[in-house]
Amino acid sequence: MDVTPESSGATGRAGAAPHAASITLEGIGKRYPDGTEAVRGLSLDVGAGELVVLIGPSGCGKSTVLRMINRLIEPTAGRILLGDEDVTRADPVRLRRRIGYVIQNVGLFPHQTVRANVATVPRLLGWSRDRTRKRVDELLELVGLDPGQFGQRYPHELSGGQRQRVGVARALAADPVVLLMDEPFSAVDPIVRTRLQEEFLRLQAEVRKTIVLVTHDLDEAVRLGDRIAVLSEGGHLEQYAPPAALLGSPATPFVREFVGADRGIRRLVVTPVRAETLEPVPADGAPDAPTVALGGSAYDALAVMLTSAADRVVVTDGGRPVGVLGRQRLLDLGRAD
Ligand SMILES: Nc1ncnc2c1ncn2[C@@H]1O[C@H](COP(=O)(O)OP(=O)(O)OP(=O)(O)O)[C@@H](O)[C@H]1O
Repeated sequence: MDVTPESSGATGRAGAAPHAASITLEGIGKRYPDGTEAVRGLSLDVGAGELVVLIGPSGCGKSTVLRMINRLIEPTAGRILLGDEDVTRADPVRLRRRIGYVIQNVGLFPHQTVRANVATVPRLLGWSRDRTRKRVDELLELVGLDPGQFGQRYPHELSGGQRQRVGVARALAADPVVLLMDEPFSAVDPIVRTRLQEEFLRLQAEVRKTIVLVTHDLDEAVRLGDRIAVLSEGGHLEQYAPPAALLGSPATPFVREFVGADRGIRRLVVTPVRAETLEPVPADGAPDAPTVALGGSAYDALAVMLTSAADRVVVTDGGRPVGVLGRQRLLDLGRAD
């Protein structure tokens, strides 16, 4: 049976080394038989345990790039490495067992229970019933679904958000070294979406997989990405940078336009309130000013300021006031370099 060393670990064990592999794309390209060059010579490194978001206008080649990584689409140029291993010509079926894949409408098997869906890859890998059952329980709990309550349900008996969680559990089932996600949160309403994104970040902090996620939504990219790759037509890499750097210093006119005029606000979301930006607390302690915690986002500080119609906030660390942040200084944090 095909039980690779990669599939034998358990996700999220306390103290265990993260089980993830870096991805290196070396000049990959895809030319379809009709001559369409969807991707031309893209090179990109994703570190082990890093969450990278691919974003760009419709048709720029995001999904093609993603599907070349698990070889659902065969590249016509370049090389793909997982860790040090060249997988460009590896057996695609075996490769896909090492790579979790989550798509927009989750793609659960409608006539199988939640348990059976999550057990798909362990079953293919020939795991014992007992090991599979334990793993499925562990995964459902990890994504916040009680196995007793949800395990025997069918996909149509779940909400959109619950289905999405089952999709993530299924993708993580055999402890993949890489997780690919194509618009994973776009089929649910905005409120559920924000909650799923938060849950997903908590999950990622625990499992620390190498994740490549495709989205249309810049706010999602900024919220989730360790780095964001902005692509233009033909999979051309316009900029590859952490969210704050991308919003603060767009590298090209294309990126500047893509991130839009409200990038100052978006930048505040990813800028923490730091001690060095503060002014001293005045002698009277500024009793009229609302408080925010040191390390919180500048965006939250702005929201507090606006809702209490204040022009400054007192910043506290462990409840102790450590400085004052005025409105002008706060707005300067959102300004481009
Ligand atoms: N089988 C195919 N044959 C020919 N061209 C294709 C094929 N599949 C995709 N393309 C083209 O390749 C380009 C990239 O498609 P892709 O789906 O990767 O874009 P995308 O950035 O993911 O788009 P979207 O955001 O709209 O999902 C598009 O111009 C598309 O029309």
